[in-house]
Amino acid sequence: MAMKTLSAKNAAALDKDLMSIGGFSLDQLMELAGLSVSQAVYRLKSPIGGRRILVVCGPGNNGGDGLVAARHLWHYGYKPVIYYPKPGKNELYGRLTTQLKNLKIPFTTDFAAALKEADQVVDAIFGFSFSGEVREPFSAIIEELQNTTVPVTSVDAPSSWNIEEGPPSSGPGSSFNPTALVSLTAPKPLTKWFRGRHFLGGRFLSPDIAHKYGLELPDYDGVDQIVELGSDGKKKL
Ligand SMILES: NC(=O)C1=CN([C@@H]2O[C@H](COP(=O)(O)OP(=O)(O)OC[C@H]3O[C@@H](n4cnc5c(N)ncnc54)[C@H](O)[C@@H]3O)[C@@H](O)[C@H]2O)[C@H](O)CC1
Ligand SMILES: [K+]
Repeated sequence: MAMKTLSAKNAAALDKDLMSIGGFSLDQLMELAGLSVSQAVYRLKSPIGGRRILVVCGPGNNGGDGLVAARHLWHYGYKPVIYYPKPGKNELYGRLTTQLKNLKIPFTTDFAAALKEADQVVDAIFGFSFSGEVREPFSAIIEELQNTTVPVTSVDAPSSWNIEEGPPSSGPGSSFNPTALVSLTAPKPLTKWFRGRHFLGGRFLSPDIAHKYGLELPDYDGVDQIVELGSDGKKKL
């Protein structure tokens, strides 16, 4: 039986539960989410295989996960470059940005040039709160991501995809199928349309919250913050 997925509405409710009854702060959850993404990138290609990583960040918490991932990737020996055209207003994003600037990680305004130089891309534009059609400046970016041959790892959702219904039927994102996806907490319904390497991350779920949402998630190994899933949604052996 395929793994039960988490609708956009339940993903937001579960997030709230983690921060109320679960006792977590947003900083903690984002740190673990970003750490998971960094481990997936490392699993796909070590810094020896390709050092230059373009991290594209959106205005919400999905973008925050990208900022955290970039910091960990720098510590692993990668050379991240950040494209963050609509920085989030929250002070948390400000602190994450300061942490990256202190490591002299560059922020670029020239997406096309940065993409040409990149060995890999992290798509941290939109996650489970995305809805409707992509608005500028991100529609042009999604067009470039769907046409590039550079491998793309998407955080929680391929940006532009509807969380329940998958890729849009036309326009930006309609032929976007990233190389890898890191589903956070639990896979969302859109994973039905995803064909690349699939990881689960966000190793912070307690058994009681998992039970509340009917989630039966695979075990993580050792100190891993990710577990790779097969097309049946089960742990890949
Ligand atoms: N428990 C967990 O799994 C955790 C997951 N995390 C990550 O948080 C995101 C969800 O974050 P949220 O802030 O709710 O929203 P998004 O980042 O998905 O996007 C909101 C952002 O995007 C804008 N927007 C929405 N639709 C459009 C559109 N059509 N065009 C342009 N812009 C759009 C909206 O205005 C907002 O600004 C989840 O997926 C995980 O990645 C947490 O980090 C930790 C816990
Ligand atoms: K994303």
